[in-house]
Amino acid sequence: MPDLNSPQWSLRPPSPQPSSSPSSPPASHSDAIPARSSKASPTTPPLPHPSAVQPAEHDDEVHKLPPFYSPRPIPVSRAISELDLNSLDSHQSRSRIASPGQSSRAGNDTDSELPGLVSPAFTPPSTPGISTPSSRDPATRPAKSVPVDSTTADGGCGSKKPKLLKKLPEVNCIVRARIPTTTGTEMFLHLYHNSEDNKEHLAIVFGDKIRSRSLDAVRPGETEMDRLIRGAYTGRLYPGRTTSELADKSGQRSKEEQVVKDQAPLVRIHSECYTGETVWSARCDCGEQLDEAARLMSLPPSPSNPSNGGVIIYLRQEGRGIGLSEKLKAYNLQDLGSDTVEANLLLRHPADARSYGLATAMLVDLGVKEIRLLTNNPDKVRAVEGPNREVVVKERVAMIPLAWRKGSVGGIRSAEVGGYLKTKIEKMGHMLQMNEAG
Ligand SMILES: Nc1nc2c(ncn2[C@@H]2O[C@H](COP(=O)(O)OP(=O)(O)OP(=O)(O)O)[C@@H](O)[C@H]2O)c(=O)[nH]1
Repeated sequence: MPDLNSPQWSLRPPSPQPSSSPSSPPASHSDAIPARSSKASPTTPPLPHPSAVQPAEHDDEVHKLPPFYSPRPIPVSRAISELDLNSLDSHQSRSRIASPGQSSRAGNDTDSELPGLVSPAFTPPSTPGISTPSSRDPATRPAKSVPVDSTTADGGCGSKKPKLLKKLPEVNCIVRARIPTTTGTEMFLHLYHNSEDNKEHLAIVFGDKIRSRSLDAVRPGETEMDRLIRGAYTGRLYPGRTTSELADKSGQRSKEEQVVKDQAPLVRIHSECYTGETVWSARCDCGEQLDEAARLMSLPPSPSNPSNGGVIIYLRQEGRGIGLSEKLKAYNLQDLGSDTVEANLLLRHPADARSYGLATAMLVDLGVKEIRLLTNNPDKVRAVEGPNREVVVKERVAMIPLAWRKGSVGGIRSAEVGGYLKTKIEKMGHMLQMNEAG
């Protein structure tokens, strides 16, 4: 059994191997989302002087740059001094890259001393009920859900209007395989093709109750071995198995379907982040969020966590949809003094170029109608429901950074991640308050 009690719980193997990670960057970043191409070309106009940025191009953005905007001359690491980071212990690990066997997402730090206290200047918005319940061991507690009703203005998911496609894209699960993980937990990796782009989006399914309709559908002319090879089988594979369905198929199916119907599973919609998930970046909390979602979905069932298992929809939306090359430029702008939103706008991208129709379509294909969504992002809550509420978010489960939780020794601790989270709260409407008490 996995040691889920460890606060250092991570799906990451001791020696990271970027080339084999599912988060390796796609060959192309030609997102189907309405962002301009991230590929450099001879016709690409030069980066405008900051004063020439036209925020009106992105009318739907939360934040608009004033016409006189220029990147602040203050190093971004200064922003940390404005934050409530009194839970940080600057004497913890100082290495950016963890030593072998240690989670690289736990206890990261910067070379500079982190300030111990907070400026009263920053008072983040609070969302009632998003604190994680107290427990002696923060790593074993399930996250607390907040009821959501997206049909009302004050339904617990912010007031922003998401971009919704008129019609859901078509998705097709091409192959599924069992993946035993380094924690001992197993998951089934589902690889999807779709009608919107040519990227391989993924569904990481924990537990054996959730099945893909498109994967299970019989394909013309296929043999039983074809079905076994593409993962369209029930139960488990073993040497010598020749049929894709188990003998007691009918009873098992109806029981599985009943469980899915009765209990809204945990769902995380996760956007690819090569830097945070593969090369140990402490600029963002993406890797930690991926690990935490997997940890919660691996917890055994309990009264407070009735639907064990769950789904991580892993979308190839690197850099909030602008692609890795543009995100790296944005990081350079951030080192020059911009925050994560300003940097995107200076590069003539929206602050957030993502849409979530693919996630909705994949959840529909997996037969998941009602969900408990792990997110702080109000856009995701509304957008994943789709144009006709094909999926309904029953509850939202906040993703509290591990470093902010009382009693936690893990989590990402850096000046950069502090500034990044502050900007997401202040400018992107994230439903999170600094220094969540555990
Ligand atoms: N452009 C840009 N993208 C970033 C930056 N930092 C992280 N990202 C990307 O932001 C995305 C992270 O999004 P999610 O993990 O889905 O998180 P979220 O939208 O903030 O919402 P949550 O569900 O609350 O986590 C990934 O695609 C990262 O690559 C940055 O500074 N600039």
